[in-house]
Amino acid sequence: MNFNICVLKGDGIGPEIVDEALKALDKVGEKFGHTFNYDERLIGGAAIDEFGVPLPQETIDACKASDSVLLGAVGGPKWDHIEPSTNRPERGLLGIRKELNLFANLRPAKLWAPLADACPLKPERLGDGLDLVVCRELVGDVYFGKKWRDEAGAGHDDMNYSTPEVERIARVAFDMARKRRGKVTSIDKANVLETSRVWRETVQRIAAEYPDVETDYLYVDNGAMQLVLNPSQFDVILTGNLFGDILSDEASCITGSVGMLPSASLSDTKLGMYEPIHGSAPDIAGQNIANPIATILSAAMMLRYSFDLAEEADAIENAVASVLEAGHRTGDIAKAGEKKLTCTEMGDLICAAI
Ligand SMILES: NC(=O)C1=CN([C@@H]2O[C@H](COP(=O)(O)OP(=O)(O)OC[C@H]3O[C@@H](n4cnc5c(N)ncnc54)[C@H](O)[C@@H]3O)[C@@H](O)[C@H]2O)C=CC1
Ligand SMILES: CC(C)CC(=O)C(=O)O
Ligand SMILES: [Mg+2]
Repeated sequence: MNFNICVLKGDGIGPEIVDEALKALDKVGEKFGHTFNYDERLIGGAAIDEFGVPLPQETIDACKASDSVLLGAVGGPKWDHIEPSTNRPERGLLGIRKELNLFANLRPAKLWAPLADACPLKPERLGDGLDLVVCRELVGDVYFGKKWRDEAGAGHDDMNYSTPEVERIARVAFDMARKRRGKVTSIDKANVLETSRVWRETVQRIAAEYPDVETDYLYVDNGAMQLVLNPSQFDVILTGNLFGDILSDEASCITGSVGMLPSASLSDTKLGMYEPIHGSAPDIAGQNIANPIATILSAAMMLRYSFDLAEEADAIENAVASVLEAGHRTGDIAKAGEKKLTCTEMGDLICAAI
């Protein structure tokens, strides 16, 4: 089959890690008889440099015309001086999420068995290990509220959640829990925030439609603590945009590195955007040392969710497992004294294993 993928490499390590994911897709295409066509467009800082805006209309049009989008990461110190915040590279990413109505961000976090020694938690804390999905609402919350500075110079960010916004992401989480271990933990701050009170009331109502799914409610401060104290209690974490952003980075470090976590950003159509959860890592950009696994696994999620190619997605995930099993590591997941592969070498090994 033939698939058209819009490729947004972005900034910093974005181009390096996306190149490895494209190599993996090509390898899958070769093995299973598919053709992946790539339409590369600019977003973030790279788009500001070329077009003066972080999300050019031609990028939006190309994404909408594609079967799916693969994104690296955006941002970096080169653009940090830009005012107001609505013109920064990160607004390009938020903008494309909104344009494509990607309201459901799935961030699976699992500790791969060969990486047990890269996990910072004591083995007794891990219990049955870590295998959860953060189901994060992606186009609402404080990231998309009105932003302004008043005459006194104070900054304001409006935080909003409507009932329909919470309903649709809650259904995604409950449907997913049914296919997994049957548990949803909804994380909010309903003791303080009005948005969270709407969130919790709505989740409670939707939960009643899923009596077969166990539902738990935690305030986000406790949720953050439970994640490191007893991570195996979690199956699906259902949460808002801001809390999901933070909790997923926290979950990632239990797996050894933020460079291990992929994500799928989904709407109610087949057109999704697939991206590692991390940023553009300016501190290591241009050195060919970034871990490409999160992006390669994001490409596997694209095959699974947008193209219904489960066997092909399995081929990538099994290749990652076998490369880790054989002891190959990039710097972020290597032990002291262990050989550190370059980004390209890790990509080559995964392609060979496919
Ligand atoms: N999805 C996106 O495009 C995101 C963009 N950003 C932007 O990225 C820039 C840097 O943000 P930071 O807060 O530093 O977060 P970051 O996720 O880029 O980096 C945090 C730390 O993790 C390391 N890291 C990240 N990805 C890695 C990988 N694949 N392999 C090895 N190490 C990796 C970095 O070297 C750094 O030490 C900022 O401009 C920020 O706004 C941040 C988060 C998400
Ligand atoms: C622009 C940011 C909201 C990106 C980010 O940190 C994320 O989605 O994880
Ligand atoms: Mg983040």
